[in-house]
Amino acid sequence: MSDAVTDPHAGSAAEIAFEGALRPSTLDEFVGQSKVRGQLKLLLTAATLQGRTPDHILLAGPPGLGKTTLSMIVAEETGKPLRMSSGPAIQHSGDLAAVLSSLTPGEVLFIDEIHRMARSAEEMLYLAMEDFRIDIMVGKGAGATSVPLELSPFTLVGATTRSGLLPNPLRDRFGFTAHLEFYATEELEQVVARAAALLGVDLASDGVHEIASRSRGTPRIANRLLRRVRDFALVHSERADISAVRGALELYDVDERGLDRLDRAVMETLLTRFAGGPVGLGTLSMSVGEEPETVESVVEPFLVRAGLIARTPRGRIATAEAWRHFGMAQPSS
Ligand SMILES: Nc1ncnc2c1ncn2[C@@H]1O[C@H](COP(=O)(O)OP(=O)(O)OP(=O)(O)O)[C@@H](O)[C@H]1O
Repeated sequence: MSDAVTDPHAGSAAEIAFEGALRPSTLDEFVGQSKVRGQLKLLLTAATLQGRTPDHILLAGPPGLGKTTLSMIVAEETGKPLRMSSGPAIQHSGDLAAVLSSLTPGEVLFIDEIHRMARSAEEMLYLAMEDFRIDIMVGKGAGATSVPLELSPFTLVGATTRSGLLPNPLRDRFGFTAHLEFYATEELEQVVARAAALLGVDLASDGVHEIASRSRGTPRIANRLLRRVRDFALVHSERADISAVRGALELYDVDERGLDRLDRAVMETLLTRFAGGPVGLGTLSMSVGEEPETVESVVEPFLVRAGLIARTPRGRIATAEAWRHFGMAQPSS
């Protein structure tokens, strides 16, 4: 659900609606992230047994790994309504006060991109998370007074692609932080097979594997690629077999390791313009015409995980594997 600044894979309204249709609605249906699933299950079950609202939950990790989906599952599993908001939509403490004061008992409040919330709202949130109370300022200047307002108990689910940007006092107020990891190919195979069944796409296991292995470890991308394959098969009146899968992936510029256009632009710039680095994030981002935040939170985590770049104190460097993957000779240092 991030905006386009941080996720170039976020897609159109139609794609977002399509995504909604494929969201698992229970923890048991949620594929992979077994550790996080187990931790969440314990937290939610313990809260239910004690008849209280579950602790606040922070979900950290790159876009498209299931943070929004998990927030919906928390609401579903606790049987409470879900209120959705986002950091960029909370630019003043008043924006947050309006949301908090209208929550019903036990409601789950999801704040996506929570690191982008205004500082004044962050401070209001500390008290709200801890004591279910906020202080509202009434009046201006010397005559201003603060009036306490009791809130209904709620569970905050915060999502962030940049947990390092969260101030410590905010991070400390979450009872549980889940770090979502990129998915293994076998897990993405389950995501693709499930989505294909839901969409009525007849996809054999080699096609499932091909899509899964080229999806940047990300369910959102796996589902998107499946949709492109379905389109490709439809337009070419073919079955959604391995040749349709390869045809669609080639058309959409996804290479055999799942690198897309922006990943390749970053890698090729690092290899050719900067001789493999080290180069700073700002310079690299500017050279490919992208926001540093997008490169840092969307592109880089995958390239690091794929073993193509490494972060060093002096900047980003290309690995030997990167030179090999792009078929270039590594300059001798
Ligand atoms: N573990 C999973 N099992 C099955 N499908 C998943 C899983 N995780 C994510 N998906 C699917 O991937 C898509 C993207 O997930 P979601 O919107 O929850 O990601 P996100 O981490 O919130 O992304 P963002 O940070 O951009 O908001 C959804 O269609 C969802 O159904």
